[in-house]
Amino acid sequence: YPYRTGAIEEDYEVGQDLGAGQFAVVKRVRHRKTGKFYAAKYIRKRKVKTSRRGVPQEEIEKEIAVLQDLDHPRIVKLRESWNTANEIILVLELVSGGELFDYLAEREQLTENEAAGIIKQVLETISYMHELKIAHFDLKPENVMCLPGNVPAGGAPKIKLVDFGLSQRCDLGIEVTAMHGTPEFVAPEVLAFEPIGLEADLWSIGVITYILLSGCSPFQGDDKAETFQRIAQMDYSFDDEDFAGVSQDAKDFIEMLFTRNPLERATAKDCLKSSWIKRFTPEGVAIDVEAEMRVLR
Ligand SMILES: Cc1ccnnc1
Repeated sequence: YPYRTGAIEEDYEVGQDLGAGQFAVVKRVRHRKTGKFYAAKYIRKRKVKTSRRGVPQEEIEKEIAVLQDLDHPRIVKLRESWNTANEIILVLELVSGGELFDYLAEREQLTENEAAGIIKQVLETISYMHELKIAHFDLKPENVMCLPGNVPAGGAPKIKLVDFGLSQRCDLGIEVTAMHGTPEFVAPEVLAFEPIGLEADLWSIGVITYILLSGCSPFQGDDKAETFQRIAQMDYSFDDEDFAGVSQDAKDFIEMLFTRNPLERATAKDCLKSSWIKRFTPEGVAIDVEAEMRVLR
């Protein structure tokens, strides 16, 4: 793979941290010649097979290969990669509006129109990836970045997917790997070590939708083990308080995704045809305060 070698500082001015994961740090960098900003993802290389630190080089190269195969407006583009002594650095398109995770934190929960606007973009992106038989396998609010710029009242921010570190090609339709997604978002078939495939992404989208609408995580337990147990048992509910005012359409949409059997679970294309997604309006909904007040009385 044609890595750049030498010091990235030769070509880029290294700025502030944008985020950090288990074995990666993302920093904002500025290309000296053009003045353009990018996101540099520094991934620690695993030197020794038995070590637990860092990522094996061939796994990093899988992420690079997937990013090179993908060309979509809602997926961050890879500009180049550097190979240094301890790290591989991916120079990625910069998405500077922050994580969806933080967008949600500021708002506690979103209106249905905002949530549907975000989920619709995620579904369009995943639908494109699934046509190429590529699964993301780590969908969560931290991996959905918002573009800067004002959001039309009641509408949704434009988003891009980042972090393809766990993504896999699933040509055979099944890919049995002892995978490590993020507990809260992992599909039951992953926990049962059953063959996993593209459908696992749709389960995760169900979890994200549940969180956007209620501000609560459907399967989260006090620890990893409890979370896994609740997922395996499909132990979730739409708490009246958390889901006050949330439409039946929205709950039906989530239930379509929380289907235990991956082969019966809705696909991204099915979801895009659902009434909950179809009624999303980009310009937001003019809120009839009087009508809202009648509901709350
Ligand atoms: C964190 C991040 C990753 C990729 N692009 N922008 C920001």
